[in-house]
Parts: sequence; structure tokens; C-alpha cells
Amino acid sequence: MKPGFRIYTKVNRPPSVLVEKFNHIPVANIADNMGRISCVDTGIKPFNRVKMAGPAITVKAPVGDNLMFHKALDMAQKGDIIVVDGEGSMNHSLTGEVMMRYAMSKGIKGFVVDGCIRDVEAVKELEFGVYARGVQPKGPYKNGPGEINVPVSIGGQVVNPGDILVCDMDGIVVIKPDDALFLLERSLKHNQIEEEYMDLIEKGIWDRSWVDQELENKGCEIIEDFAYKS
Ligand SMILES: O=C([O-])CC(=O)C(=O)O
Ligand SMILES: [Mg+2]
Repeated sequence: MKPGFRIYTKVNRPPSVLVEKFNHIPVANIADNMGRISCVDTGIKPFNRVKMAGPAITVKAPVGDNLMFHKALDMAQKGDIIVVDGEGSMNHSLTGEVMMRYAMSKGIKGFVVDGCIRDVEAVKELEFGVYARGVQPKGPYKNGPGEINVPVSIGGQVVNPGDILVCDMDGIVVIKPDDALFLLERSLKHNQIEEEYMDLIEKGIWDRSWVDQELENKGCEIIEDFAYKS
């Protein structure tokens, strides 16, 4: 055992037919079905408009070093998302256009980096999901150590290898494979309810009575006799 410098090559990936279905579901709708506690903090932002869902290949990188990220690039399979725990460091970039183009050539879906990237002008144009905490022109070292396919922590969430990440312009949600089928059904229902709301709004018949009902239940004081005076 070599804690801090080891690679697990096997990953239990959920079935890709299941994962792919999450591509069409807004992250917000999934998050609403997960107790609002399963999203990565919004310091990790999209750097283009590419949405994605895929199983995680995880990398625990020493601050400012991307040797293990490069190894993960070689190990990752079509459809994977490489998730890099760079401890949120803003001092060195961990990836750039060259690695992204290589990843694209392998069918990898994208990168989620709790750290910095560079080549952001090029990233805007890529059909490849890139989510990261910041931008830094100074490049990474390539010395190691680090670990691949172990639990990592990014933006306040634990990500295990094989967990499903769903990423869109609102943010990133992390799904345990055992919860995926249940969440897929719930989130599709949620989509449908929201579509019904939009329809009722357009027709001008959306029922708003629940708001006053909630305020009454919670004991809100409503003053109707005079305006606020300072
Ligand atoms: O130095 C590296 O490994 C990362 C990099 O700049 C790139 O991928 O363009
Ligand atoms: Mg570069």
C-alpha cells in the first residue's frame, strides 16, 4: 500500500443507458429531489456552455501538479468525466487546451476541476465540458504523487469513482449510482410538473393561493391599513 501515490485501475461504472438519460434533466430539478445538499459549491463554474452527465474518474492531485491527471486521461473511457481534486488551489493551472483536445479525441465527456485551468479562450469554442474554480496561466508541475480512483472532495462534495455527475450552466450535482434510477424517475416527473406550470402561466390560470396559505400557517403579520413609515 502506498497512501498518497497509488492508482486503482478498476471502476464500477453505472450502465451508460442510465447515465445518458441524465443529459436531458436540469441539474436544479435533480437537486430539488436530493434534499438540496448534493451540489458542488458554485465556485466551480462552467467555462463554456456544454452540459454533460457521466461517471466520474477521480484524481487527487497534489497542489499545482498534474502528473496523475495525465495518467487519468490515458485511463479514462468514452463517456467518462475526469474529476480532479486540486484542493481548490489558484496558484497553478492543472489543464488546458491540449489535454482537452486529447480527451475529446477519446470520447471523454469533460473535466471538473477543483482548481485552475488555462487556455480559456479556446475552451469557449470546444464541444467538451469544462468546469473549474478559476483561471491561471502558470502551468502545472509533473512530479506526482497523487491518487486515482479514490474518494475525492470537490466544492464541498465527496465524489467516489463511478458516481454520476450531472453538470449544466446552474452547477454540478453528484449522484450515487444506487440512487440513480429513483432520481431519474423523480426528476422526469419534476420536469413534467414544471412544464405544466409554464402552460398554466401562459394561460393566466396558475394557482397562487398556496403562498397566502403558507404565510397564514407560519403566522406572518399582514398590514393593510397604512404604508410603512420610517
Ligand atoms: O501542461 C499541461 O499538462 C496542461 C496544458 O497546458 C494543456 O493541456 O494545454
Ligand atoms: Mg496548454
